Amino acid sequence: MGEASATGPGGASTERVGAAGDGVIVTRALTKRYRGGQLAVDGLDLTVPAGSVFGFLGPNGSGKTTTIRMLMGLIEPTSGTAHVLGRPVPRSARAVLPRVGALIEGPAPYGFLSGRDNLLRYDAADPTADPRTRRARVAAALDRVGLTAAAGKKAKAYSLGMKQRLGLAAALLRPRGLLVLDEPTNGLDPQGMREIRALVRELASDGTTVFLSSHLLDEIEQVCTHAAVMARGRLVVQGPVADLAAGARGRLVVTTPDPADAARVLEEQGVADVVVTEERVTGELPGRDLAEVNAALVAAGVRVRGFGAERASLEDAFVALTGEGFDVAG
Ligand SMILES: Nc1ncnc2c1ncn2[C@@H]1O[C@H](COP(=O)(O)OP(=O)(O)OP(=O)(O)O)[C@@H](O)[C@H]1O
Repeated sequence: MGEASATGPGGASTERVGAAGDGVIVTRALTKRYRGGQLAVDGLDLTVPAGSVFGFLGPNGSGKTTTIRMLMGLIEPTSGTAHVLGRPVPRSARAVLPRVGALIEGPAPYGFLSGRDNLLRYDAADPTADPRTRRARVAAALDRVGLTAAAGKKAKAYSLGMKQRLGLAAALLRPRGLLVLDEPTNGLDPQGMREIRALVRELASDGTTVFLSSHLLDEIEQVCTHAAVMARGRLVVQGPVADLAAGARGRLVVTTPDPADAARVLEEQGVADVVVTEERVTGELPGRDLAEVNAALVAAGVRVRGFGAERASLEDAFVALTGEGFDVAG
């Protein structure tokens, strides 16, 4: 897929629609160096397939927000290109952004207005929105995010999860080709997180492409079909989530009330990278028959309660690819 657009002589745009290929978001060598010299995004080549729920994963400070701000035309890249829904940004941001629903900063509804009145007001600020169908549009959006029953309550009485849903409802007031959600579950309690994740899955099930950033590996595994992993401004890997995790080997896991003995025996058996966490001892899967390793544990008097190979997680893939832990504290 070629570089996407060109400006003809005299500044006439010879932009080719769809030149960015099938991706809903496509970046090529996208780079942002801030004025202070910080290289926040370094040569990013991202392709977000149509219809995917795409997780944009990385520890704090890895460049996710900077990338999203470039995609939304909020800041200029230092170099490289970005296309959203087939159009170059920031150049065509005004044309493309009405088709993008975004939840970028935390939700900030007017607390003294009800959820419904917040949406009515928001819709009224859109000059292209037909006032005659406003109420129906707002009711449909409230219904979509499960806020119909609470629609008459003042937003200041909403939980953070409800405010987040209200933000999503605002993003859903008009048809969207793409939803961009920056850390949509940040600050929510486990119940709120579950609700937002279920909602994202539901939104995606009718074909809307969803691009969501997160620093939570398990969130990406639960919600996303595809993911890209960032570390220090660079893309580490991208692809279908199932393939990413499969690229890393699983680990041997032994559950036992005798972890110290188990760790010693595993090391004697040639198991590398043995890690003890309370009653769980894990290590790299050895290249030999696991039955022999298990027999050696039992022969040494280790009381084995659980023994097996655990499927590799995205976290294992990240560690294998970067040689670093996935430190969410950044
Ligand atoms: N306006 C700015 N000026 C200078 N440096 C910045 C600016 N914004 C971000 N940075 C730096 O760029 C790097 C990437 O930051 P960015 O916010 O994009 O990361 P992130 O992955 O979104 O992290 P977080 O989840 O904490 O927002 C960091 O080192 C950050 O300190």
